[in-house]
Amino acid sequence: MIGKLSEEDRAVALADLPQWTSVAEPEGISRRFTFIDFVGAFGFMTRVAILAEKADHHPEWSNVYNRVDILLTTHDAGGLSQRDIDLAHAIDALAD
Ligand SMILES: C[C@H](O)[C@H](O)[C@H]1CNC2=NC(N)=NC(=O)C2=N1
Repeated sequence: MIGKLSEEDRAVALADLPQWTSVAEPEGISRRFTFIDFVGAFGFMTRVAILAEKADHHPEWSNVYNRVDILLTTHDAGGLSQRDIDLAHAIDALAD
């Protein structure tokens, strides 16, 4: 099973993810994505869902019209793990 990142590894990893914000509860990272409309938002979610299923690592997320809020946390570890960092980079590559 994958473990939580140490404080130091977490800080190093987050320096490379400037658009993601630390969340205390559940411990993880979050980012808001905004699109022109619902179709843009849902298309993005479809692409993230395929990534997430391939990685066997799944976001906590919500969608309201053109907005998608994503929280990444590792349930098995009870906090932030390398899997969250890897998925955040993959999501950024899709979005930006
Ligand atoms: C059995 C399966 O591998 C696990 O339940 C996976 C699936 N997706 C997951 N996603 C997330 N975000 N955290 C997990 O701990 C997790 N565990």
